[in-house]
Amino acid sequence: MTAVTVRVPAKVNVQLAVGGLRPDGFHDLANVFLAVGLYDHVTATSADRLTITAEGRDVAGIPLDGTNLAARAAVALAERHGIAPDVHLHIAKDIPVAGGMAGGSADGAGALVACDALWGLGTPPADLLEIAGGLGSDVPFPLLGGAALGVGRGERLTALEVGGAFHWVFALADGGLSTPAVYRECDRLRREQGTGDLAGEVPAPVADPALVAALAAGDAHALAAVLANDLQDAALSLRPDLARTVATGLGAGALAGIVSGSGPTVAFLAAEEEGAAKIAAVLGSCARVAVAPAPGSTVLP
Ligand SMILES: C[C@](O)(CO)[C@H](O)COP(=O)(O)OP(=O)(O)OC[C@H]1O[C@@H](n2ccc(N)nc2=O)[C@H](O)[C@@H]1O
Ligand SMILES: Nc1ncnc2c1ncn2[C@@H]1O[C@H](COP(=O)(O)OP(=O)(O)OP(=O)(O)O)[C@@H](O)[C@H]1O
Repeated sequence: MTAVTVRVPAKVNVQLAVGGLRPDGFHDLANVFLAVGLYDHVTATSADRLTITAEGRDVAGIPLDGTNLAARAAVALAERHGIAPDVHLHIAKDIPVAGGMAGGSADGAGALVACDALWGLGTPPADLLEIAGGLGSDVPFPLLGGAALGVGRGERLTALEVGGAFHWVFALADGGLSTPAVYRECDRLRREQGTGDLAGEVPAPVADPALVAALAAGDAHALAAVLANDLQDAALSLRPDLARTVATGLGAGALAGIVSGSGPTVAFLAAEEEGAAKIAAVLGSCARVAVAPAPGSTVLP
């Protein structure tokens, strides 16, 4: 085989419960991921050294050196097998960059699967998940797709049942938000509110049983009622203009609107396909419609 292309999905966090700041600089999470049908494609081609190229929306914002998550994934997989990471990686990007939809993490997951197939390694899925967790908290989930609860930093996954299709509209924002900056702002707001921000001061995050049940039932109205993101206030504090976007989507008939992960993308849940189309029309050119659940990283024929 000389080239392998893998399709990888974006995510929205339907619940993101954030615990206190840990001594290692991370936060314990109860992170309910849902994969949505917006995709990047990662192609791995035989080469005599590691190189990387990218095309598509916002690619000026991503590094084309060894710090790219796809390149780091190729190196980590090669190290695990004691081989050289000689590969050309090409990323065709459709997932917004620095938008809170884990685009870089998806590319990391895609590169793991593409290199594993190109190099004929047959790495067990559990090992791929472990390598992915070492690359970043969001990297394991796009391997699985569907829906999953992530605990620890968000990297330890348990798959969740999804009983039907959910119709989403994503309002993409100009510019990105830095994930560490949003977590820092969350801690700052907690200190300002006097609740404390450290692990031990903040209640341990837990998955909401009503949210897990709404996913399993495929019930958009029930899911809309319990969507929750503990990073939302922090993202709105750094980007106050997002409040207007939320209001516009709700005014257009969305069942609920929520900042996606660390933002600044805002995710709207619609009752059905027609409702999503109407919300997208009102939001205008920043809107992208997508259906969930989407499958995880898939090698294309
Ligand atoms: C906001 C989310 O996208 C929700 O899924 C993720 O929690 C972010 O995951 P990610 O981008 O893969 O983040 P990582 O690369 O693991 O960590 C980047 C930085 O985000 C912060 N971070 C991340 C995950 C976590 N559980 N606690 C944190 O405080 C830390 O400052 C960390 O240094
Ligand atoms: N393959 C990649 N694609 C996009 N960004 C990458 C990639 N590799 C490294 N990065 C870096 O990661 C940063 C975050 O990009 P990304 O698109 O993953 O953000 P995000 O969707 O907000 O992430 P998350 O939702 O996981 O917090 C970018 O600013 C970029 O510098």
